[in-house]
Amino acid sequence: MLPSDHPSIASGGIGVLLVNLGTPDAPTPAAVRRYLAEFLSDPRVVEIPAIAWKPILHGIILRTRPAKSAHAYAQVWTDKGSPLAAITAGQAHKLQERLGEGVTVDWAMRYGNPSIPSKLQAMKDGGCERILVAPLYPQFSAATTSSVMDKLADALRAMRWQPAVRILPAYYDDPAYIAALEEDIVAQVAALDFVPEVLLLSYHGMPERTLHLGDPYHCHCRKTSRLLLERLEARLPGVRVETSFQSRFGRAKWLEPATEAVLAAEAASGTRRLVVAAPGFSADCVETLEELAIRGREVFSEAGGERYATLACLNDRGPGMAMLEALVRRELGGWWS
Ligand SMILES: C=CC1=C(C)c2cc3[nH]c(cc4nc(cc5[nH]c(cc1n2)c(C)c5CCC(=O)O)C(CCC(=O)O)=C4C)c(C)c3C=C
Ligand SMILES: [Fe+2]
Ligand SMILES: [Fe+2]
Repeated sequence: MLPSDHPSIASGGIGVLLVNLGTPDAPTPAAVRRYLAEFLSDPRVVEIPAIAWKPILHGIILRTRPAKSAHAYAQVWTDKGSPLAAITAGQAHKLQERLGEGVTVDWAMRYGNPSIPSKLQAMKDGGCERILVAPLYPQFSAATTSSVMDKLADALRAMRWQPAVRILPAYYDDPAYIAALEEDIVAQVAALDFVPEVLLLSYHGMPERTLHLGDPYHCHCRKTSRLLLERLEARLPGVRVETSFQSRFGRAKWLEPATEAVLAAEAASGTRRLVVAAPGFSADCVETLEELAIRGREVFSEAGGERYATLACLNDRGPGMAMLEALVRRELGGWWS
């Protein structure tokens, strides 16, 4: 039977495009410079008028940061390339296996490669007339989710015969997401060789100003933490759960408390055993593997902490994939079942 004759499959192919932030092509200053130039030129990411920002970006940031960041990337690089790209590719591959024929699953990056326009065109050329774009950001923010929408709109603007498009909404409070985090965190904590006193939930930071401008990101993070805390109270009795924001960039005030400050303050006030999870990251990346796992450990132990561990993100393991499958199947409703 042709797909178009099948009662549960709409005419034309269906595509699912997973999108994450992006990453350099290599852990070298030149590749990191190219990546940062694109990333930090996005007005959704740095909300400073271009006339003021461009001289700072090109005169200072792109002269100094690439070497420093390349060093961080080099410490976490894998034989499959950047962790973020390798894990996102794994997620697409496993989602394809879970959904089976009838849906084409692929992945793209907002900055760098593979780009959103190239993958959108490839899906269209491959016969997909309906495409679900899934930004893998559980918490909505203009710097991430809206930026994916901007890039998608740019790509569609350049197409004559456009596919129909749906977007996966932010899923910060979705029961499937909270359940996946609960299961994954409990299993990873049980496998540690120590019992933590504190579980720190560290989210990527944002300039505090964006909260006052109406960005829901901060509230979404807080709600994820609250829902998770409600579940973890029974599963990890006696473990205190705290929330913080990492990866501060630039001189402006960012969301607080800062992860580094919390790690130092916890150790200074007597916490000896601490574990960090990063529920806002769908995949491990330089921010979790270098900033949390390497530098975070140094901060905690230098302030007197004794046992420290970072938990893996949901990545492409069972609980995270079951969640992605559930969210995507729900969003495809009516197109495919
Ligand atoms: C103005 C600066 C930045 C804002 C705002 C910002 C928001 C933001 N970022 C993520 C997720 C990721 N960020 C990653 C790396 C990264 N982020 C910034 C700056 C801002 N992020 C920089 C300069 C970098 C590059 C690394 C560095 O030089 O420190 C990554 C990892 C990418 C990788 O290749 O591994 C992720 C993921 C979110 C979710 C967010 C706002 C909510
Ligand atoms: Fe970032
Ligand atoms: Fe960082």
